[in-house]
Amino acid sequence: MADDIKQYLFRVDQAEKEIDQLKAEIKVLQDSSNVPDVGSVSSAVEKLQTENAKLTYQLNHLKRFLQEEHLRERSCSVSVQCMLEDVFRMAIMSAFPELESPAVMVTPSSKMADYQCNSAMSLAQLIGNSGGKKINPREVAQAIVDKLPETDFYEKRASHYTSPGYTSTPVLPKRVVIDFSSPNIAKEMHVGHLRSTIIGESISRLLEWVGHDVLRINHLGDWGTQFGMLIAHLQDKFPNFLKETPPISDLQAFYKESKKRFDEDEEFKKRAYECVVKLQSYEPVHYKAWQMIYQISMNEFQKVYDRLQVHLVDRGESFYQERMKVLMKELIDKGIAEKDEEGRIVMFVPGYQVPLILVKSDGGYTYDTSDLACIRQRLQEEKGEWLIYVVDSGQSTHLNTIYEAARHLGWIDPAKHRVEACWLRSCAWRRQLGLVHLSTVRGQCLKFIMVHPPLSLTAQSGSRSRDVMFSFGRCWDGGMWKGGVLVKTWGAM
Ligand SMILES: NC(=[NH2+])NCCC[C@H](N)C(=O)O
Repeated sequence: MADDIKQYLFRVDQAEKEIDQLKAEIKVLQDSSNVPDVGSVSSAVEKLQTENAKLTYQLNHLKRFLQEEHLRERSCSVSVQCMLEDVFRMAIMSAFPELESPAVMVTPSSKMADYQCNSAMSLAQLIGNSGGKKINPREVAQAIVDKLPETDFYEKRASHYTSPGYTSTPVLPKRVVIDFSSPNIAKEMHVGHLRSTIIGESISRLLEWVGHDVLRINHLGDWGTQFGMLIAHLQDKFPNFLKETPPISDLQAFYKESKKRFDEDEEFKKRAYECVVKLQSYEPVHYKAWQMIYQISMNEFQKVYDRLQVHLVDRGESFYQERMKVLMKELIDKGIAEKDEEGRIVMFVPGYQVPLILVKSDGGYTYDTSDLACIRQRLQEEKGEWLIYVVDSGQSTHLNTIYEAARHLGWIDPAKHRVEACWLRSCAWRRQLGLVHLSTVRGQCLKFIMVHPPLSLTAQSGSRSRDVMFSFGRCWDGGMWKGGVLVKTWGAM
């Protein structure tokens, strides 16, 4: 028993000593101005203090970084929400100048809009409480909406269907018809078409992403005079073509052969013209020949589309044949299109000196005719509200005349339709690439097309593409190829 008591007393004594020691440590810790002497606190506490100092430093560093990041984000307006907050702040301040720093609340919206401003309710209360005249949230919302600047980027309205006080900014989905890629049958798809394909597809994906309904159209050149000479040449070279599919893998060479005959042989030329007329009236043998040529080209184009994962609705000039007939009858009946002294049927468009040539003297339709029928189809049948053409700027006069004609004919309603082109600048591009020149200088088009080092399309043999790259010695941005980049790029191909 006595031993036990001794034992307890000893332990109490120990505990009291420990308590004193801890009390002293606590005192040191509580007194922040007191720099602890080494040894006055336990090494564990010392460690914790160092750790704490480090963490505090890191925390401050992170806070500063976050602040800078936030400022940077606002200054370059990468966030739609931030941008809208600024727009709403200006509108609120201008609608209620008496309020000092009003609260602006913009949030993504779930219904009928992409974003909404929720400030109307609290502003109405604020105005009421600060002794101003009573105003209900809906009136506040309308007052804000009235002050929002007009822009194409949003549709504004004070909401009548969500809870009162909401001001919605919906991005209303539009029916977009976009024309891109659009190469020509029996010719090579060249770098200009590739560029249109990539840019057109990028625009389409962006528009789809913000909620528009996008129809991608491949306006193939598939109905011109050249088909007359191609068909005539096909009949001569492969008389058995209806029974046996002709082995034309190189359509480009076949095209050149027929063009040579067309230019040199009057008899052949006459036959070629007859073939066009027969094709355009859907005479079965001629139509079958056309389908064959069409398919050979499409198989080649498809390789490019597969590689880029682009899916277009193929709707070439031939699609508009019947519509061109109907349109021409209408324009002639209404006296809008007239015969000129050369026997062609033309249409003058206000503001443009050169008329649209709609029917040639031999009775054939033209690029103008198909585009005029086409724009009408996109507006009236497709119900396109936003038409976009991604084409080479070399076509600007042609397409601008078509747009103006469509306005003049009353097909475009400026309040409802948006029609525009994304002009691709041909000259600068050619100079940068050199490759387009090569195709014209040597009279043939390269199957291998180089646009940007990481993005290459191949069909040409590797050594040929390397030679081309060396001979031009130019990079996509106009700079010289650096050895490493060249070899790497060529290797990747
Ligand atoms: N609707 C249009 N005209 N689109 C552009 C067509 C481009 C034409 N096929 C070309 O290669 O030059």
